[in-house]
Order: sequence, then C-alpha cells, then structure tokens
Amino acid sequence: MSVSKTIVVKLGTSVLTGGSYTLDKAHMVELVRQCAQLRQQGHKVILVSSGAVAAGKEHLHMSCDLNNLANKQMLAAVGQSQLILTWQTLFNIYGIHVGQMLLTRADLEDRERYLNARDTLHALLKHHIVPIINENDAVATAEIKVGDNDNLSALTAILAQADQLLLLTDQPGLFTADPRSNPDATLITEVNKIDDNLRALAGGSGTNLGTGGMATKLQAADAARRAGIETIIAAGHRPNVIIDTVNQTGVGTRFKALESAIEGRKRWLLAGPSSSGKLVLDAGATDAIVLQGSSLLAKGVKQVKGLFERGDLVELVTVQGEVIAKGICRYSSIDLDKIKTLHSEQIKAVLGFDNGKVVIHRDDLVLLDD
Ligand SMILES: Nc1ncnc2c1ncn2[C@@H]1O[C@H](COP(=O)(O)OP(=O)(O)O)[C@@H](O)[C@H]1O
Ligand SMILES: N[C@@H](CCC(=O)OP(=O)(O)O)C(=O)O
Repeated sequence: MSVSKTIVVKLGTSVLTGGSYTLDKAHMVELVRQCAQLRQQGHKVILVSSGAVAAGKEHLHMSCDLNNLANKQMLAAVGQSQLILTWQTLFNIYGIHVGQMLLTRADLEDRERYLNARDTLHALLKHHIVPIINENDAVATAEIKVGDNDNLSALTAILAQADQLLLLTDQPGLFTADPRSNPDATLITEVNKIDDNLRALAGGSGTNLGTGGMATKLQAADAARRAGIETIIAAGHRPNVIIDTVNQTGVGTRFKALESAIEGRKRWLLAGPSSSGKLVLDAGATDAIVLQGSSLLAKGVKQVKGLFERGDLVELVTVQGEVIAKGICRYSSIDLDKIKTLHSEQIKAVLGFDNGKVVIHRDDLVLLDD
C-alpha cells in the first residue's frame, strides 16, 4: 500500500452544479466513489464543499438578487442542510460517516479556538469520519468571513497538516489567461513561484455563484505551499480526477510545496489571524529579519501604521511597501509609536515598563518571501 496521506479536496460550486443552479447529484456520487477509493488506499480525506447557496436556490425555487447579503445568507442557511444531507446520503452508500464543520475566520483567529477546531478535525479523521467543511455563511459577516472556499480550504489543509490540497473547479487548471474569454490560453502545468506576474494571469469567477475565481485559488495555493502542502488545481469533471491527482503527476496545475515546512505555531500565523497593522522596517531590520533570522527590535521600526493591541498580528513591510513577514507584536501601536527607532534599553524609560527587549520575537514571526 502507498504511504498514507491526508488530502483536502475542495469542490467549487462550479463542480457541484456543473454550471447550473442545482446540485449535480450524479456527479456527486462519482466524487464520493473516488473519496471512498482513496480511503481504501489508506488515505484520509477532508472535503471543503461549496454549493450551499446553489442548493438553497434549488430547494426554495426562488429567484432573488444574489448580490444582496441577506438573500445569500438565507439561501445558504436553507442550502447547507440540503447539501450535507446529500453528502451524508451519498457517503452512506459506502458505509462512511460524515461530520459537518462550519467555520469562519473568527474560529481560526483566536489560537484557542484554532486548536479546538484542529482537535475536532483530528478526532473526526481518527474515527474514520469524513469532515465536510464550509464557511458558516448564514452567520458570517464581512468582518469575520474568510470570504471564499479556496482560502478556507488552504486554512483547513494547514489546520489538518494535510499533505495535499486539491482545488477542483470547472477548468483543467490555471491558464495563461481566463480560458472563458481567451480561447488561445494554455494550461500551466507546474508552478514553482507565485509572484505578481502569475497573479496577473488569474482572473475572477466566471459565474455569479462561484466566489473568487483563479485569484483566490492562487492565494490558497500560496498559503498551502508555504506550510509545506502541495496544491493542485484540476477539473472536477475529469474522469477519476481525485484518484489520479493523488497517485500521479501530469494532472492540472501543480504548485510545489516549499521544502522547509514550518512548525505548528507558525502554521497558525499563516492560517489564522488577519493583520491589524503594519510596521515599516528600515533596511537594516529588513536584512536582519530576512537574511539572519533575527527578532525585530524597536530600533528597526521606522513607522507604525494602523491601530492594534499587544498580541495582535501585524505585517512587516519594507520601505518600498513589500510585505516580507507577519508576526505577533509585543507592544500596542500606541506604545510602539513612542519607542520606534529607539534602542531596547530606552523602552522602560519612555513607557515606564517593558514587555521584553524585542518587538516581535523570532518564534512569533513567519517570513512571506520564498
Ligand atoms: N487564468 C485563469 N485560468 C483558468 N481559469 C480562470 C483564469 N482566470 C479566471 N478564471 C476563471 O475562474 C473560474 C473558476 O473559478 P470559480 O468560478 O470561482 O469556480 P469554483 O466554483 O470552482 O471556485 C473559471 O471558470 C474561469 O472563468
Ligand atoms: N460558501 C459558499 C461558497 C463560497 C465559494 O467560495 O464558492 P466557490 O468559489 O464556488 O468555491 C457556498 O457554500 O455556497
């Protein structure tokens, strides 16, 4: 038997509906068959399933404005139960139990909630139950939303410490341009670096039920590969796509994982909190962080942007505005503004206290460059 892998399979609305406004149950059976086969091969499978809004629309036979948030939330509330019922019925054919987890960004921002979600996921996998994950659309407001299931699937893969993330969609992979509007576009089979040139190729969704298009798939691939997880974008309707993607190369667009996978707490930094502020670093601090693996000292901070509390996540940016790292700041924005550019020994005299000599400890910092 091959080595056991944990695989997160993200199924976009486009795959589950075939571009219609109803769930394509015949195709869902086929996807379930493949998941069951993967499990027989000894792998663990997690589904991130879109389709709640589409299922709600189908169930209510209601045509309403999908740009209206309340309408979308109503459809998701109705559709999510239909969706999970469908999955449950189909997995039952193979005697497989499923467990539903509805998440929002708020569940991943707080380290304790993140660890709770991780424990639930691991408990489901340990008991051979297939976790089926979606955003908790019915309650999620813009502030606490991940916003799209591509990014949610990357966060899930990081949470589960998965080996592979499959983003299944209505295209065979990432093309040199949106193939809907550029018939000459060609498939990119392997990506080793995600940069602005590549991002420029990725457009939005081609439908009003899908969210994010290729742009969010690239964001997801980027987060996952930094956490050491290989990501593949492939066509959900390609025969045997799930099995073939896991067992062989040459399917879809493959994003190689970065070699040095990061450890647990740093995985959370990538997956969890959104940043509350930015610290602009001088050239010396930038080099120390990127090249020497140092912690950040107050003297290297040129400018403090945004309002944040002690313990919040901030982005570290160069003078040119390039984001190079994310980290947990030991000082609030107000305090840091008073001590920026100063030597660590001066902190106590200026603030009347100190939270340690470093502003961001190396253990609380994750680099974003390649
Ligand atoms: N460079 C590109 N390569 C492939 N597809 C692209 C590209 N840019 C934009 N797209 C669009 O992304 C769509 C898939 O994203 P989306 O509609 O969000 O699907 P899903 O529901 O599977 O997440 C494709 O149908 C395509 O129109
Ligand atoms: N959570 C939403 C799907 C959001 C989403 O990202 O959709 P998609 O781009 O089709 O993966 C739903 O269940 O309808």
